Amino acid sequence: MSALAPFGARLRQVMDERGPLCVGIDPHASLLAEWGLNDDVAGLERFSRTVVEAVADRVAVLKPQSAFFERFGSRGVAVLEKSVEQARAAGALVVMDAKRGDIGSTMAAYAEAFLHKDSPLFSDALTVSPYLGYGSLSPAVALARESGAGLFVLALTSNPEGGEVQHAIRADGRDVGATMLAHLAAENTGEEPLGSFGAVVGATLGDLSSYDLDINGPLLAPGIGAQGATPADLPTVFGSVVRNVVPNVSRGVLRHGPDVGALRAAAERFAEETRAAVA
Ligand SMILES: O=C(O)c1cc(=O)[nH]c(=O)n1[C@@H]1O[C@H](COP(=O)(O)O)[C@@H](O)[C@H]1O
Repeated sequence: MSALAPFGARLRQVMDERGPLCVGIDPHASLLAEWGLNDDVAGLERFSRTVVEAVADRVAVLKPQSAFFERFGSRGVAVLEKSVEQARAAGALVVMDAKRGDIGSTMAAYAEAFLHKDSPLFSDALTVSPYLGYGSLSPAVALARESGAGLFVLALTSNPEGGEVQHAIRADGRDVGATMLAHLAAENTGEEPLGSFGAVVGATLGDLSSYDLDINGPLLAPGIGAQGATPADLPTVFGSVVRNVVPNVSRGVLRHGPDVGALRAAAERFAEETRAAVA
């Protein structure tokens, strides 16, 4: 594989060309059933291939949720590998949603699995959890830089339980979520047009003006659709950095399958609404 330009630069370009939408590939058992598919590897393969076929040539980012593939063991992971390859071949960037986080030396192995350019699961970016300490992520930061990949670090997550950790106040008076944002801002210093080290910040969180979201990096914003947020909420939540937001919709699009045209139309509606909201 030839050397890739930095993830942040590649992301900015595809967002400018296609709009910022990220569609999640989340093959819930309930969605397989709604699509008339069996809850088995063949159903998983069909689901994932259909989503890729419907949207990978038109949205900026696809985000497969690894758990739904791991559920089927090695054959599910093989489907995941294929989906990543097909989505990238169609011009979408792939954010692998595996939310990895471990002590430094083991984190290095997770980084090899998803961010080494020769790995079968190589993805343009990976979601990671910093809750073993931000510094535990440093092997992933280093390998991402080397490979032209990126990270999305869980900072202020969309789920209501997240606050008990992320809003905890540290000795310096800042909360934990703000501290993660500050680490990312440092990582992205001087990068143009956009750094490669992003934060996950839920679109469900309302006014976040007390946080400095200006990390010179992308902000992955899940929560639109099934979790209740809408594209119109984005300017309120993200204020002046709304142009750096990558809004994710999973079930809100996926529930329109299995018809390719209906999936595509749903994604295009969200794409249009998000493009308008961030303009
Ligand atoms: O990292 C994520 O992607 C993520 C972080 C977060 O704070 N909240 C969140 O919902 N997600 C993921 O985003 C997707 C949201 O799916 P829907 O609620 O179906 O749109 C799921 O794959 C979640 O695992």
